[in-house]
Parts: sequence; structure tokens; C-alpha cells
Amino acid sequence: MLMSIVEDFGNFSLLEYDYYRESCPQAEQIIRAVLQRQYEVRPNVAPALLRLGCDASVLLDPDEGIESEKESPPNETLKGFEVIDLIKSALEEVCPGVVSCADIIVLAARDCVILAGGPFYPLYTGRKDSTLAYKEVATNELPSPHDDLPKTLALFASRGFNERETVSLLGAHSIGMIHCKFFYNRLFNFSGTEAPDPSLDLDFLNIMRMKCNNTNKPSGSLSSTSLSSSFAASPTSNFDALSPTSSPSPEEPGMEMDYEGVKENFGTLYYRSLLQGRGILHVDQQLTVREETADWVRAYSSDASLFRRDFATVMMKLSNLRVLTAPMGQVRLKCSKVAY
Ligand code: HEM
Repeated sequence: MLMSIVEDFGNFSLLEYDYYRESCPQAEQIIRAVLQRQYEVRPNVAPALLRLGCDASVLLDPDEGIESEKESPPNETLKGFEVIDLIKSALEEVCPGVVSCADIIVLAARDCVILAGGPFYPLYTGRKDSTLAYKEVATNELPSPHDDLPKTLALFASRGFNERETVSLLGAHSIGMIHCKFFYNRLFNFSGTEAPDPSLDLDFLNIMRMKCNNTNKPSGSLSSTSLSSSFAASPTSNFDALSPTSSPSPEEPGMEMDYEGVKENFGTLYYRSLLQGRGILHVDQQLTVREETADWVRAYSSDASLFRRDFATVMMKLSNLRVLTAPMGQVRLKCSKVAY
């Protein structure tokens, strides 16, 4: 999620293909190698960094005069910062002070898409890092998982994305994990009705309820459902792999996650699940309520190459939003700190 776009800083046409070809020719290779190693140990690094890549300005820790976006409510479950730090340290060893965190994030997100079975897309580089974080905007302008379709479409339209692009972007929800608090209301008290969301498939509702019982209320501890496993043909078996009491954090060891089925079906399983009333977030399921988006959901559910092409194109567009280029900005030495 997380397109915390405040303003268009610079002109993305100032970005270049292979910007680091002279200053740090191994940069993209180093990023890929670190990610590959991480992914082998914990595959859930892929969704974490893809999600992170959907917002380029959440990396600052709270510091004097800086209110960090990491702490604003919509972002509070963002993970993967430490992997970005690992990549940054590897790059600093080879080419100190050269590769920006903003470039690392979009390149890492792209590589994670590939690791998860999604399409490759070329990226321009040469972004600089902002000296500010935007907590206010992150809190107030980010899309909510509880939003209805018109609100989501309006928000994406304000960033220049049409219906087709919005539907394809949400295909990113093919992978990863989602905490109960983001859909708990759909299971027990949808829109204050004290009943579940009627658009939910009944079998799926029961599975979700088993995962998110009363002990997992939004204010309580977080339990989670795997975005990927929920779309597999036989959801119960995948859900069984996740103990209801286990911690949802992909950073913690011992979580059994099976991304195999999704790897071959990146995208299509997500859209098929929406057609079956098996969307986890309200915002996902809403894509089926109107023809202008439902048509795309149907198209992507049956045509994997169409989705891959559209997803690659829209990710390139997303990566070029809100770009800061020289002489503005800086190259942070640590991604979580502004360099003074
Ligand atoms: C209407 C727009 C969106 C909303 C409301 C939204 C909301 C959410 C929420 C609530 C979660 C679960 C977080 C958690 O449980 O920790 C999530 C996960 C995720 N989102 Fe989105 N999102 C949106 C768009 C996007 C976009 C545009 C992308 C990328 C292109 C994206 C990528 C992801 C990924 C990969 C995850 C899984 C993260 C993980 O497992 O670590 N989302 N999103």
C-alpha cells in the first residue's frame, strides 16, 4: 500500500537507466544477491519489501525534528527495514555514499516481485533521499483497508492511476500476510451490523474466524492470515500450517509459509479468490462490486500474461512517482537517518 505522495518533488525524466553504471556498477547485483540470500532463509522478505517499495518515504526513524512515518498507524506493521539496512551496508562497503535508499527500495521491491514469481520490469535510477518524513500525510492520506471502492479509486486517481491500473496494483496482494485487525470487523461486526460481511464466502468466513478468534481482536495481539495461502485451491490445509497462536511476524523464526502455489500463479490466484468472495481485505473484495473494476478482475484471473504485463507497467509508474533528484535531496548513509 503506502503511496504517501505529498507532492511531485522533481522530474522523473531526470532519472536514468543504469544510473550507477560508473559510480557503482555492481549496485543492482549487490542488491539482488543480498535479497536472494535473505529470501532463501525467509521467503516472507519478498512481500515485506514489495509493500515497503510501494512507499518510498517511510524509512526515517524518529529523530529530533523528524516525526517518522514508521510510527503512523497505517504503517505500523511495515517490516523489512532491517533488510534495507543490510543492503545499504553491503553497498556502503563497495561504493560509500553513492546509492540512495530511495533507489534501493524500488530496486529491492522489483527483485522481490521476481523472487515471488512475478514479472521483471526495468527501472530508472538516480533518486535522491528526502530530508523529511511525512507522518501527517502517511496518517491522513494513505488508503485504508476498510475503504469502499469509490474512495479507493478516487485516491488512486489523485495519484494518476486509472481503474485498470488500480486493479492491477492491488495484485500485489497476491503475496504476504495480513493481520486480523485489518479484517476483523468483516468477520463479526461488519459496518456495525453485528453480523459478518455478507459478501464473504461462507467457508472462507469460517476459516478466517478460526484464525481470528476473540483473542485476536484488533486491540489484542495480532494474528494473521497468509495472503498467498488463502488463495490456494485448498485453503484449509494451508491455514493449518499457521498455528493460531503463533506470531504473525515474518521476522520470527518457525513460521511455516508456503509460497509454492503462488509462485506459478502470481496474480491470478488473487483475482480468482476475489471472484469467489474470498478477498481478505474489504478494499480487495470491493474490486468486484462494480463493472469497471470487476471486468479487470475477471480478465486478470484468466489471463496471467495480461496481468504480468499490466503489473510490470504499473509498478514502473508507481516507482517513478514522487521522485527527488539532484540537486535536491541527499544520499543517506544509513537509510533510517537523515545525513547532516
Ligand atoms: C488501497 C490500497 C491498499 C491498501 C488499503 C492496502 C492495505 C494493506 C494492509 C492492511 C496490509 C496488511 C498489513 C499487515 O497485516 O501487516 C497490506 C499488505 C500488503 N500490501 Fe497492501 N494495501 C494497498 C495497496 C498496496 C499496493 C499498491 C501494494 C504494492 C504494489 C501493496 C502491497 C502489499 C503487500 C506485498 C503486502 C503484504 C506485506 C507482508 O506480508 O509483509 N499494497 N496492505
